[in-house]
Amino acid sequence: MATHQSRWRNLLSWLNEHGMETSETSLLVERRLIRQGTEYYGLYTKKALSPNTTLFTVPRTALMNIKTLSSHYGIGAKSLSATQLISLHLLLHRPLPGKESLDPLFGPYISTLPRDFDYHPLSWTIKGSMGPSFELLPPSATQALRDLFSKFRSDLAGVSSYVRDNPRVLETTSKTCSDFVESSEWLIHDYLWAWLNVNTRCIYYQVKNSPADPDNITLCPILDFANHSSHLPCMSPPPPSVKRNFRSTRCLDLSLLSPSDSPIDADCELYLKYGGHCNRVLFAEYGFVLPLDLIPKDERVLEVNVDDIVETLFLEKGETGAWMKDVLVLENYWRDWTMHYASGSAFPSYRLVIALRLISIFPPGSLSPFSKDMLRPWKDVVVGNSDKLSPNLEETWRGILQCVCTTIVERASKALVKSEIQEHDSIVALWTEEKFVAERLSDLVESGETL
Ligand SMILES: C[S@@+](CC[C@H](N)C(=O)[O-])C[C@H]1O[C@@H](n2cnc3c(N)ncnc32)[C@H](O)[C@@H]1O
Repeated sequence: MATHQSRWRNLLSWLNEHGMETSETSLLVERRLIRQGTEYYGLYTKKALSPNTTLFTVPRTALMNIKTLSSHYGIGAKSLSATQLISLHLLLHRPLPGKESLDPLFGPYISTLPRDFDYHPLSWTIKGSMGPSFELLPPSATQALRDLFSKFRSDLAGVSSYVRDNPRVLETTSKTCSDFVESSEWLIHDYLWAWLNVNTRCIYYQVKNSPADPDNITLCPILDFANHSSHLPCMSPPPPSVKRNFRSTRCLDLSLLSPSDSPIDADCELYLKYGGHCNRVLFAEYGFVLPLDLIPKDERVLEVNVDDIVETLFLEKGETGAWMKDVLVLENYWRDWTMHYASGSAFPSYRLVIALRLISIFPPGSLSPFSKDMLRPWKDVVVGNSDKLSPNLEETWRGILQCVCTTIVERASKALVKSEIQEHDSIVALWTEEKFVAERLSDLVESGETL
């Protein structure tokens, strides 16, 4: 059976065949096991480096993305998103337990991927018999997992239907079309493995003309052993030297530089910043959290989603609430209401203020015949004709915001004293983040600060 070390060596030989310089002396980084007995690795420096040193350059042909996979899947694959195509490729070439991937294209790379994702909350959702009870989670985290689960199901549906229409892609595998029934346990579990590899390991990489195209993602060997940090010095790609024209330029090799702000010693972990994510997102998407006390206060980027609490406020307004919901849906302000903490201060999102301003205008009960007229000052704020509602109404929505904060603090405080929650550091971190943000915001409202 191949060991962790031989898989790493096989990966380096394969990258070398793609033209990458990987000799012992030329490669400045290596992966190291962080926790013995787990599959938890990180990327480490092999020697001291000055800022902005090029750490490695992975040839474009060794990247797994729609550019490098499409030609192997034929014209029908155009209907698949990048996530679907990459996860289909991993699914078809998943190594058997303890064995190597037999994929002639990316086998040595696929063999270095994590062998299971039992630590990930999406696995708890799908496999049912593992992980803590979902009742222990903040409602915002449960909703984030539900949303992730729907994306997973819809990607699985697209991939299964593609395979049934294009059985040729199964020729080099032991699978048949009849394995691609969406209710099949094999398919769900293997696709989960493939999909979580894509979701937790892909990085942004431009393959399409439009920089914002969601298909601009790739798996990248070596780089994908880098863990996330929100506040420590991180690696970064080199700045673009010339404006790229996608019609005339092919995709580029992928280089990474050491942190720009400080030199780095030998044997230090190299981090990437996956994005300015709050713990709810890190937990649902990547399966880990950053304990708040690790991050200095003024470097914390925190967020609470308050959709469930604010939706209840609309529900409580009866017929008027249902009408207000339609107004917000029409204006694209329904849900995704959040409170934040960044640069050492708390604030509500603009979307949340817009929703609370609307609630502040209308009393509960049946719809007033003057609703449209009453809506006008709110509309004026939405389109930018005025900054605020009347002083009275401004006071009213701040009062509602204060109540929302109180609800969050109370339910987080209750959750945090439960003994079952103490057993799960990640769940403690989720509730602690919600409580921290709501307390800071509540203090600001109470002291009359402008929000
Ligand atoms: C791109 S991979 C990083 C390499 C990964 N640790 C490995 O062993 O292959 C992303 C995954 O690493 C883990 N991870 C990344 N940053 C982390 C951190 N700061 N703390 C704990 N786990 C982290 C999470 O499981 C995440 O889904």
